[in-house]
Amino acid sequence: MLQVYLVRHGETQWNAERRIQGQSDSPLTATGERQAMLVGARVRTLGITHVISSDLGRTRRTAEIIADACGCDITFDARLRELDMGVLEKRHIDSLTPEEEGWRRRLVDGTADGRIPGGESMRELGERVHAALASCLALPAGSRPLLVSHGIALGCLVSTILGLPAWAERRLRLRNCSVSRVDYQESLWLAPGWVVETAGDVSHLDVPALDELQR
Ligand SMILES: O=C(O)[C@H](O)COP(=O)(O)O
Repeated sequence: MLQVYLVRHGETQWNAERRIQGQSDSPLTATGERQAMLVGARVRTLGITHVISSDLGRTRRTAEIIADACGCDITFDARLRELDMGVLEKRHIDSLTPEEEGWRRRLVDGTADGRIPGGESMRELGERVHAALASCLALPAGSRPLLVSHGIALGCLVSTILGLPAWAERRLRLRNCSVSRVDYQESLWLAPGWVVETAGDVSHLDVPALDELQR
């Protein structure tokens, strides 16, 4: 059974400042670097064979630390990037006007095709992250990949595997450097397909991993 580990990147400067990142980028904080080191130590004995990362800077840096711990190469896949949040990227989440807040709400209120101007819909995000996950099925037998991605991207992936709508990602707390795992189950008795083994485990972190909204 193929096991795929899913790791959100370490805390960034804009996570700490409550600014919207999307496909814009900011560097890991010292806490984020420490979280990445701790998640590397957590996964290094799991037999990871491939580290596959979103190509944004914060995931690249996290993936480098994990790949170093696991002794693997990294490949980059733009399909693992965070949701494109268009004109709201780089903005402080507490600074949105009512109109801007309305655009953001359309992403999280169950409107699959809602989008921030210039950005991407949850439906589009779901299609690309599922395509990236499906490509793990083509890896050689015995592979155990680890994907490094983002909060909404991974939340959308896990929610939709569970049969929930993409916006149910809001109901999952995937903190920085949390570990989730999905398996491809081929049992004739159980429904074949992806199954969620673990979501959002942070038991390996000894530094705070606060959700952006809890800061
Ligand atoms: O700010 C964002 O884009 C998201 O809410 C969180 O994205 P991240 O997982 O890339 O920090």
